[in-house]
Amino acid sequence: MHRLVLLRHGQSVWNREDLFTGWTDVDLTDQGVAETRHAAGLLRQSGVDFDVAFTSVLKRAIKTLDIVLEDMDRLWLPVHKHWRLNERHYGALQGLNKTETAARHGADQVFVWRRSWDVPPPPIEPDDPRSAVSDRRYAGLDRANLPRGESLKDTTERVIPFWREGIVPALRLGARVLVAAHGNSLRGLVKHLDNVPDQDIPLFEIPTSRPLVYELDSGLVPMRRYFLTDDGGQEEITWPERSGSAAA
Ligand SMILES: O=C(O)[C@@H](CO)OP(=O)(O)O
Repeated sequence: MHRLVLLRHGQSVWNREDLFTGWTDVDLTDQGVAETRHAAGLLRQSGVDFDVAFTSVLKRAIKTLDIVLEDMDRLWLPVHKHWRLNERHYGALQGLNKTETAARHGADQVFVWRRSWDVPPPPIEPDDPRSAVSDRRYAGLDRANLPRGESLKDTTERVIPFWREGIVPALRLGARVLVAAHGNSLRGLVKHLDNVPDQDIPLFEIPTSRPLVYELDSGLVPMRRYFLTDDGGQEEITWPERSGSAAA
């Protein structure tokens, strides 16, 4: 059996302030740190251990991972950071207040931007100071391919190559893997792992700092998946019956 744990970062400053965040590199709040320490305790308590970890290039996920590794006395583990695990790029919405945007554009439109499968947000202009174009951490990327605003489908499509080329090889070697990332990049992974229909995955909520444990068979097909709950229990996730399941 292969084990994989997916962990959304703890509450960020912009989660607390109800702002569209995306690729904006905001920090954790004190509550985000505390809930991440709690998650580390749950992982320790449940006997889960890791051999390698993956995260994005955004500090809310990196710090979440560091807190977990520190609390588990595993700061020495190899950690791989990759932009493909970043949050969905929220385009021109980044930095706007979600409630105010709903008041301006309508709740239905904001729901489509936030929870549709393939509708991207309005794009950010390359000369916008919020754009990733001048951010040194993306200097190695072809500027033309830098996201200017992604749908969940776009995010999923750029996460999967990293799953295949970065994470799957580690799992196949027998490593126990921790992925600390973001609500929408993790939705993309869950969709791929469990072959979740397009219309269902946007509504799958992954709470901040709530470990999501996958038990995979030798073909990396999920056998079980569950959240670790606050009382140290397991909350099974079941999807409606469908034919076929996505393997690696
Ligand atoms: O703002 C964001 O980047 C994300 C995650 O916080 O928000 P949403 O839940 O709308 O996808």
